[in-house]
Amino acid sequence: MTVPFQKYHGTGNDFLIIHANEHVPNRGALAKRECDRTDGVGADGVLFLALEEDFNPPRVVMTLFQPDGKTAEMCGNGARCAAEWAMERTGTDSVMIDTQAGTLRADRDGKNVVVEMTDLTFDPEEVPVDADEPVLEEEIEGLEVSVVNTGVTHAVSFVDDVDEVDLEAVAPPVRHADVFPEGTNVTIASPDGEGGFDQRTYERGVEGETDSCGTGAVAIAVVARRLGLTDADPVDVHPPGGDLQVSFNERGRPTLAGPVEHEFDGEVTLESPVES
Ligand SMILES: N[C@@H](CCC[C@H](N)C(=O)O)C(=O)O
Repeated sequence: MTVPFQKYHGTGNDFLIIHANEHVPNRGALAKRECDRTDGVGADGVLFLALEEDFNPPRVVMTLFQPDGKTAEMCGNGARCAAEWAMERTGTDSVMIDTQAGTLRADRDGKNVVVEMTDLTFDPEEVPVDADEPVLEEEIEGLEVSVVNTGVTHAVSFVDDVDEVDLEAVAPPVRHADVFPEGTNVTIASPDGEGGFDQRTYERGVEGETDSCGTGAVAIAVVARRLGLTDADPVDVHPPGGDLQVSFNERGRPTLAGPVEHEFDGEVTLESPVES
């Protein structure tokens, strides 16, 4: 038995999209298998999307399964891909996206898909991080980090040059540090000289570096503003896979803008009626 998928990427952060109406008995097992870049289709995650077309704007319920088979509450680039998928199907330029971290509005703006992100927090209890005060420029496992939740947790470190950092060596101890009860993504940034930042992110759930991370780009912008490292608006963020812009709207919420590509469509096999 097979189920159809569509493959999208947002600045290199790539996802299989499967309609939530498809009967997939074990979504985690499918994500583990098909995200594998050697034996599966290869992706940073699988988005299961339910489309509710009767609303104006249409609504999409988004659930992200990561390559480790677990869900994540939020994904900035995933939300932009989900928005493009829903806009293509409904012929609209705006959609609402329901995530575990809250409801987001997404709009098409020329070649970009722009998502208004969830409320962000430095509050240790909500991040979550085991600390009494917000963690700002503190050393965790040898890396000076500031910790924020932009839908998911990010430990953000500003360095002179992101390309000089051995991320696969530096990030895992921080990602698994005891102070993070649910783990963390690890994002490093260096100034681009024009108020923006180069970005690299080691993602929880992928357990490796991805070509782009939307919540990570937003984390860089909000931490940089809080530390007085930039007053640019938008803040241009350059992950390896493209260019993102983070702005702050009239409600004080960050927006994330960038291109989305529909790569190809295909089918994946359900290995058995009940996957283990
Ligand atoms: N790539 C995503 C973030 C996905 C979730 C993350 N790996 C986590 O487990 O917190 C993005 O674009 O934001």
